[in-house]
Amino acid sequence: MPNKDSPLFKLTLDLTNLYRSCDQEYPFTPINPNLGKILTKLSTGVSNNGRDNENGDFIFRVGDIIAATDSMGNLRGRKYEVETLLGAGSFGQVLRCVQRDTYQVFAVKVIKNLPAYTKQAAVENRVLSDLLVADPNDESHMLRLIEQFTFHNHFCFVNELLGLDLYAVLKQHKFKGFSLSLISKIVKQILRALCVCKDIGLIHSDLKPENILLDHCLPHIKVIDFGSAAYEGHTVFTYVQSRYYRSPEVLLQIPYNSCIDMWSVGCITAELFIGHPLFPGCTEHDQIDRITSMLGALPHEMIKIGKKSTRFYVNDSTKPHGYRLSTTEEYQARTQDKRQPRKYGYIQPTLEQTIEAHQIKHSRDGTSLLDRPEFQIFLHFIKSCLQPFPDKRLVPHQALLHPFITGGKDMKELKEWKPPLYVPHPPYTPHPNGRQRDPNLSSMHSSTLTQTFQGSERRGLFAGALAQTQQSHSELPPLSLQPPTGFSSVSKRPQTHQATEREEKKRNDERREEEQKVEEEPTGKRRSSFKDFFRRKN
Ligand SMILES: Nc1ncnc2c1ncn2[C@@H]1O[C@H](COP(=O)(O)OP(=O)(O)OP(=O)(O)O)[C@@H](O)[C@H]1O
Repeated sequence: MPNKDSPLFKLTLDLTNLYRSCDQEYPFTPINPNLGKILTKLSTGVSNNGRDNENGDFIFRVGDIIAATDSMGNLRGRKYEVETLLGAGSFGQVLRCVQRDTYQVFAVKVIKNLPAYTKQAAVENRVLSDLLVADPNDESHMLRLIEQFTFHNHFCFVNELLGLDLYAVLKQHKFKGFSLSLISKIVKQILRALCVCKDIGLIHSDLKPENILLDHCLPHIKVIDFGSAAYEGHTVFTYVQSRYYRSPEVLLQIPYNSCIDMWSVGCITAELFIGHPLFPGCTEHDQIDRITSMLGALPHEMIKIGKKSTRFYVNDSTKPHGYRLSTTEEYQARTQDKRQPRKYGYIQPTLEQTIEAHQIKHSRDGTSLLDRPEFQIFLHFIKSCLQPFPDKRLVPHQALLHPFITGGKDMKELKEWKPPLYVPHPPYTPHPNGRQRDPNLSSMHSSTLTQTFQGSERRGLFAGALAQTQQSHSELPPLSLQPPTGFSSVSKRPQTHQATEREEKKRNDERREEEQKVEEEPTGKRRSSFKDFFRRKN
């Protein structure tokens, strides 16, 4: 975050306020040549008195005013003038708006006017409000909520305005990836955000480069999009996380906790170096295939209790546990999912080789530096996050003390490093009306912000989660890898909110995959991403 008192900040980002502090009457109202231009993709009004399109999105034009509306539709409270569209996601639209009185700019997220989305927005609201309490001084690199209200039946969040997402930044760098020191700084901030989440028992559930936005400039970042977030023990959806960043327990459908976010951190850390996703699976089967090819088979205990294991594994008496991962052909025959996995040149059989190949490609003299301590520390960090068994993954508080994050430089330090004992906080119970919090929470939080680590041994971690797993083990029927009857492909599932979300995530994944394809084709013309399409247009 740049110094807000510096001349650079005052004369650039804060110029409007500077002028106004010199002259209160200064009429700083730049003429917008796009005034009246439609920003929403489908612009035919079909509901909500012609205000909403068929997707339930409000049809916005440049210059529209967003504000709280009363039952008569009159505007109340602070008014936000629409400047441009920043992004359109599965839950609605995000608009860059200028506040009429102060001329400050904000990102206003306007949720679709559909019951399921409004319900999920209430969860997002609770999460963002909880985060404000948990992090009153804005130290945890998480998006700040300014206010929320309802505008013509659309739930709106006024958030601080951030910059490009990390995927867009990687793209600007031609997918060459970042240096280890820059990655360390970025990941440290993500971990700080996850520490606060962990302290209040929150699972982000959709960590990916697109949901990490620049806070003015690199390396400053903030984590956004709590639209899929849930509290531990209160998880509603079994289908969470974008596929490339999806953890084994979610893939297999095992009860999950905040450890799923650390899996995503491992994937993101590797991606920031190699410039491309580490596990770019085109289907969930392909995703598991890629994970197991690189990291080894998933633990038998997990496969045994996974509700979806029978989709991906088939009986095979020649194997130690009597089953194996099905081949692509077997999976396709069972699911009618004909998407064909692709080979990506940048991915090598092992994590070490993938990192090494990228490092050699971008070195001046083509020598491998993999033996260097900094690379060994980097690899160790990624592997500590990409532990298939959730309980073995680092928790964010431990990860913050890993030599990769603390700037360790020698092998001795790495060899001697053990994750410090993490003492979990009592489980957080979300308040039924969603506005108040556990009165003990602030003290719990402040104790963790000072990082209360005791001893150096790692014992008793997630005793609760483990007990849950062990209990599920004992209740388990013997493993039967027969495909369940009536097994249906994704497209046949009912169109619930979850299904819509799933479709959207699928579309996002496919969009990235398409781009990946273009990036890999030397002569191919680059296709724009969905988000870029809107950015360019506006
Ligand atoms: N505070 C912000 N500042 C700047 N841009 C933002 C901000 N919040 C969101 N955006 C932009 O809007 C896009 C969509 O926002 P967000 O991820 O919160 O919505 P979503 O509907 O949950 O999206 P998705 O379906 O991709 O998960 C982001 O990818 C980002 O480009």
